[in-house]
Amino acid sequence: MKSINLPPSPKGHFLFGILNEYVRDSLGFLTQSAQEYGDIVYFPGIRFVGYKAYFINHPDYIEEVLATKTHQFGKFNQGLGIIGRILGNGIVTSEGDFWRHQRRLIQPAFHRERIAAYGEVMVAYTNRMLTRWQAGEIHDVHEDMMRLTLEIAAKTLFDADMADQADEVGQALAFAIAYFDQWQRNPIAMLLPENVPTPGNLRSRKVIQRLDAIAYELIRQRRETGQDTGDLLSVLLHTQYEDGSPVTDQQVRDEVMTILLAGHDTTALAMTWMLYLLSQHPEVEAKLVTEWQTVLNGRDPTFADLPQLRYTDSVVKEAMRLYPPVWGMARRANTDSEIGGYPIPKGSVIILSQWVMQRDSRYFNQPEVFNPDRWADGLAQRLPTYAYFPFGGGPRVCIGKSFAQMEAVLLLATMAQKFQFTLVPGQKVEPWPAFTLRPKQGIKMVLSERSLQDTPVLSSNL
Ligand code: HEM
Repeated sequence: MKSINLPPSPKGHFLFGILNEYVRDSLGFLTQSAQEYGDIVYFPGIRFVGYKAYFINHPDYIEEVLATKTHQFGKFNQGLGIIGRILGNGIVTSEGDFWRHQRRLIQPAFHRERIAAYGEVMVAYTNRMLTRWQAGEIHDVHEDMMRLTLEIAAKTLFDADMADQADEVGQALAFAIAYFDQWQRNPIAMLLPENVPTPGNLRSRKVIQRLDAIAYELIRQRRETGQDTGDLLSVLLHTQYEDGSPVTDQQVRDEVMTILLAGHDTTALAMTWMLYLLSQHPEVEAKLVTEWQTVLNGRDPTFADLPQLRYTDSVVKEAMRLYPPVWGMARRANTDSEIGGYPIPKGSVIILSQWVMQRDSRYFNQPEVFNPDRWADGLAQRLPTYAYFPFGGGPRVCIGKSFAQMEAVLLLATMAQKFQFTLVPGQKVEPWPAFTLRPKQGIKMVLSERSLQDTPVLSSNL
């Protein structure tokens, strides 16, 4: 067999490669591999069935893979299991000309002027949630944020009020993510065809059927009215391909599901981790309150306030640095290629991790410390672009990046002007790197009403 020049590598098990270590503690294992072996690491996979996998930890290499050599590196969609069936052939998983067409079609829904109008819905829906909240209650804020961001994505993009279905969709997606995680960590389950009637496969089928029914009902209702309301659902339903054929209901379903999943789970997690970090950092919270008193003076935030809410924006950035909702990504080498002087054979998998890169001390001083002020003096401009990439990059950069950044600022300023969040004593907080970075035991908080007048205004450099 021809041997190739491999980057440094952990030894791995003779049969299972690095699988056990990866499964036991993915974040710890990746962090340690980067520290021990450097900017490019080879991971021996499962013998005979595993892919050749390369883990890259340098912003320049990440830029090559995501942005400059995109013809050489495509999406890696294998092993998505139940998540793949939810996403179908939507914009997250599709490739080539078809993906380009769908991206062009969907992009206008995320243009600046459209996003400005979504701001009002975001604040109104948050207030609707707050009217149900009472001081003294204990809430799992992850659950609350999942529900809220789902309702916001459905209303803004598909003009649908999902208040009645949000719990059901939320539970279905929560099951899918937990099941995916279990399945992905079990090579035997992964080798079993999905039509084998195991309890997990049967439940998955039911979950997908329910999600399909909800999406198809949304499509049916809109087709029935025949209205073109100008939202993304209308755009999808009224489009024709170049040969004159309409977009099929199945394709509309795939895009609707993809955008609902990609658009609400990630933002909910960004909010959840941010609320957790604030509960641990009263000094940051006090500075936020000062900014809100100065800029908003007790009223709700709007799109027009965003340029003034600079510290709030830094808090969002810093929370996503430490707890990136998308904690890692993978690409596949479409051709023989090269990274950092090492040959990368066609078919190899390239792994990149926001969790590891964004905690790298070469780019972030005291990387483990939550310090929003690090962003105050133009750090974002000084950093290599791919030292901080919570939204990915290159042509497949998150289509909802501006939507999500605005949503995070508006939701935080709306909620935390009215309520304060205190972590329930004894609550364990553990990041769980499933499909996205989740709090393993949820984040339970005691709510208390905030009176802005009572909060001392810090003399700060805001
Ligand atoms: C904090 C919130 C969010 C984070 C951290 C995030 C992160 C990401 C990342 C890392 C990617 C790139 C994946 C890859 O290249 O493999 C991505 C893609 C995508 N995101 Fe987001 N996202 C967020 C919010 C949203 C929102 C609000 C929407 C829509 C409403 C959205 C829709 C999408 C879509 C459709 C793609 C696929 C784009 C393509 O492949 O062309 N995301 N997101």
